[in-house]
Amino acid sequence: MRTVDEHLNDILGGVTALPPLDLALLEARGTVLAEPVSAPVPLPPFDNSAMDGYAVVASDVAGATEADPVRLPVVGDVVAGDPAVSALRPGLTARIMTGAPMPAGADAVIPVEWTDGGTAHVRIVRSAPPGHYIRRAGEDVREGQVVVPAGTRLRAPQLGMIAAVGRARVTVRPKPRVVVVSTGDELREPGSPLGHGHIWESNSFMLTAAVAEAGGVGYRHSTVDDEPGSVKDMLEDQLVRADAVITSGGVSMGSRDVVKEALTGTVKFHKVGMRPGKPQGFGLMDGTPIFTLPGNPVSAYVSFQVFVRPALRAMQGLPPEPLPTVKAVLSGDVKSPAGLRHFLRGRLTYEDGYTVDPADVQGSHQLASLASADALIIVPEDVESLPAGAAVDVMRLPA
Ligand SMILES: Nc1nc2c(c(=O)[nH]1)N[C@H]1C(S)=C(S)[C@@H](COP(=O)(O)OP(=O)(O)OC[C@H]3O[C@@H](n4cnc5c(N)ncnc54)[C@H](O)[C@@H]3O)O[C@H]1N2
Ligand code: MOO
Repeated sequence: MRTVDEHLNDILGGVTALPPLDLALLEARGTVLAEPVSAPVPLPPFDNSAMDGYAVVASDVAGATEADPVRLPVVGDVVAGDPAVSALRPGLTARIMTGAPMPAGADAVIPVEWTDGGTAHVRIVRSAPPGHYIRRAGEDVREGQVVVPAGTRLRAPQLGMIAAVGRARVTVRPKPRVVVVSTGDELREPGSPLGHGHIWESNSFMLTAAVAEAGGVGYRHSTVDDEPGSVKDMLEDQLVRADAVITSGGVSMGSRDVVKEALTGTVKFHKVGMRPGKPQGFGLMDGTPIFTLPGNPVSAYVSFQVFVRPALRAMQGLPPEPLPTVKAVLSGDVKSPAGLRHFLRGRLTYEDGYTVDPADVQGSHQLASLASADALIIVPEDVESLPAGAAVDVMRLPA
């Protein structure tokens, strides 16, 4: 038997970051930037107004009050996008809109609310210091500044930032394409009737969704029957479109452990010191990583989070870190098998710190308790029981 860490390290040693790809901005959503993006010009590129109002020479309005307004002639309008180079002499004002370039000579903006809104002449009832409501060139981003570093997942704010520095395309690590397939003669498609001894197939739906939550693109393949030839044929067909393959089922000790039969030699099968998820396999087929996860649904899901998710992160050029982990106080006693790292389903609540409530049932076929969990309580290999009130590490499941 090998440890969880040994198996994870073996997997991480076998996967590499996908080669970078040049994509149009919106196609790059959710991918990971492979090169730093920097600003070719300062942002804003020019001094501009932060308010709709009047560009003035601050000293002209120094004495303005409600009782004694300053009246200035309005010589024109400066709007956002105005290409004309405007200038203002002392004693004059121009209407200016938010984002419009400051006219040369003006050094403050008076918001329209402090005036009578006049178009030929304007009455200004409050003074303002030089620089008032002016957004300076470069005060958001300096010329040459890196605005999004390599290794950043591109979400909405980063895509906005990259567009704002004038880039239409970016070099990214693409989302890993992951084919997900279940094996088992007992499995029936959801939506079809069940005969005796049959169950509806669920792992492939769960794992395909988990791939997407980990930043990949999941392709669900229909269930493969318990024939080693079928598994091999399926893999040969799928490898052309896959950066990785996940199978579920057929890896333990049964007479029909078809994945094991089909892939021995390519994939190495191990017992890993964890519960759930003891029977595991990993290997490379023509250089493509193949994860053979156990068939029990909770085992398959926990295996995905512990082993496959970090590997998919590495393929995206991200650190292969585990799911975010918090310290929490147990609300009830738990028992754990000696020598195995136990991942127990639980629910987290927060009030002056986290409390975690272990699910009442923890069988690896009991999917309902996973569907209502939001966390996995980690009980280390050398701990066999923990009382209510003990502090534990808890992995938060993707929200
Ligand atoms: N003699 C032993 N038996 C078992 C051992 C062992 O060490 N010695 N390990 C047990 C553990 S732990 C696990 S986990 C399972 C793993 O078995 P397999 O990976 O071979 O999976 P199957 O036998 O195909 O299925 C197990 C279980 O899960 C259900 N299943 C499978 N695929 C799906 C799916 N896609 N959707 C829903 N449910 C699925 C299947 O019907 C079985 O009930 O082995 C133990 N046995
Ligand atoms: O390890 Mo199995 O995955 O406990 O049910």
